[in-house]
Amino acid sequence: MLPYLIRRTRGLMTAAALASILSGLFSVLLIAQINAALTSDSASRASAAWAFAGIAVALMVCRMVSTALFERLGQRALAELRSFVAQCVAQTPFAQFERVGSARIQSALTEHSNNVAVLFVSLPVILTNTVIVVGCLGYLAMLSWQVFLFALGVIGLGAVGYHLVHLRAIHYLQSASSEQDRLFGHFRALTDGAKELRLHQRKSRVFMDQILGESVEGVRRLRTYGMSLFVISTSWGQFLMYAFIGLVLFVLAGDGPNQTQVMTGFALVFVFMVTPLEGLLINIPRINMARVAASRIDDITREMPQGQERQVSPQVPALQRLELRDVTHQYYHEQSDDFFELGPINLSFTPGEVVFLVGGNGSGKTTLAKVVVGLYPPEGGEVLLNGERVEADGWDAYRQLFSVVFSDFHLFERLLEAPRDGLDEEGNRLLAKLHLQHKVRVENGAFTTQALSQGQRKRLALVVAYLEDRPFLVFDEWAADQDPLFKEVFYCEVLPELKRMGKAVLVITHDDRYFHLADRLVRLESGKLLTAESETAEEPLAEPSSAT
Ligand SMILES: Nc1ncnc2c1ncn2[C@@H]1O[C@H](COP(=O)(O)OP(=O)(O)OP(=O)(O)O)[C@@H](O)[C@H]1O
Repeated sequence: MLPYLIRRTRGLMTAAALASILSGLFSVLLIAQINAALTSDSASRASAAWAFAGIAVALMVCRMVSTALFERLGQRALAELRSFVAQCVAQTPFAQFERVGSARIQSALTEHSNNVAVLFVSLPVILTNTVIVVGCLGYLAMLSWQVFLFALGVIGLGAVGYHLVHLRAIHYLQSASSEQDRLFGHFRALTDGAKELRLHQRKSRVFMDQILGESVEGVRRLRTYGMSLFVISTSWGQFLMYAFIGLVLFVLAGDGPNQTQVMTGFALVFVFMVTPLEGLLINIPRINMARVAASRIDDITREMPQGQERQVSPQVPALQRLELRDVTHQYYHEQSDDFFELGPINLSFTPGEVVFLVGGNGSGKTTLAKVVVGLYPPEGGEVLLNGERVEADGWDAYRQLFSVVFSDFHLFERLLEAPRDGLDEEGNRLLAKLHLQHKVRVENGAFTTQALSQGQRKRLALVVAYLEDRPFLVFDEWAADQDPLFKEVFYCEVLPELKRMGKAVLVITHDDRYFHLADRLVRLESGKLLTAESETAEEPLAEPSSAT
């Protein structure tokens, strides 16, 4: 992920890095200039003052440029990351999306992305300070090469300790990130379950204390361990620094010629180096935080293969006949280590035919609907569209045949169908037909409100399905939330109208009062079709299609 981001922002990154390096170099020049001024004679003071002023202005400009550019980079990286993850989510096969889970995706889009973006705010500090520390060491080498070698030894020792502690710290930070993914799931339960939590005090207490509370605490504890280890290694680095200063000043600095300038130089450089070194030690952990966050995003996006599903403008064939042959789909349940197996299913659909899919709870009706509409391409068997097998690269086009109102449907704020003339009028006509014209209107391609009852919102979803005008419609227990009057409207007016329009319709229902209205009734039990397309309705809707 990090290399990808760096590649995407290469130009800006190079400019920002250059400005940071220059600002580090000017800082070192400034300190050398100060040291020279302290020991210079009055004749050369005027030229030294001009040089000092020039360097100070250049330093200010470079700092401003590097910080501004890196800030821009940070925002750009955040935007790139969010778009990248969102693209992966949009393009991954639905079954894969379900496996990854929305909590981890939310976590990647928010916290992990933010942590990666913070890296870009830390980078100028790290780069500038690295140049200052290296430059100061170089200046020390010019003053005394023995001290320089000694400094390298101390830095090596510090680096080994620092690295060992860091490995442990990263382990904690990674565990904290995994726990945080779970925490996002609990946050979702906190908002989605707002009603249930308010109604049940004990449930609320257990959830808040034991589930959400422990997860919050887990993230806090693991992050604190990780960050404390960083603090320990930072302090170790600082201690080595002061030990080094002490040794140089009191042990290594002998009595030689030019000793005053050497000693002043050391004192000045050391004091000057402390702040950049601290900045370095404080900001390096942020790189690790960003690395951990980037690797989490990598894990999540790797589980969501991209670009395999979506075609830019798929060729959607006209629907003449759709057939499922020996189709199977399996869910694996990790906790109970067992499977739910749908199929083998043999089933066919033709335009102008209304098929009812019935069966007990958990019998696999919704799963079968998802297979029919191509959200789960079959694991076994095949789907034939107009007699031709749908191949791996054909599923995106295939899915464009369907409009579905799932029982857990989602209504987008805007009507996202291709904008067309008269969309508002058509929408408002349909709203009137579904008796919603006094509650909501379609204006500028959007519903004026969604603050409606569940049954009314489902009617909006039906309006959307009508507007999509696709050849195959699927309703997953659409009528379950409707009052008797609207059940009647749905089964006796809407479905016959769709049939007259030549749509193929699959209706998942428990409304046995209306079973006789289906052209065909298909019954599922424990994932198996009980009636292989045989249970024909006694009194079909109208113009019964020939049995398939
Ligand atoms: N995303 C999923 N991951 C794993 N198992 C699942 C998933 N969705 C459904 N199942 C399992 O598949 C089986 C069939 O579920 P499905 O939702 O298809 O039944 P259904 O007939 O539509 O039930 P209902 O009438 O209650 O809506 C159930 O046992 C369920 O546990």
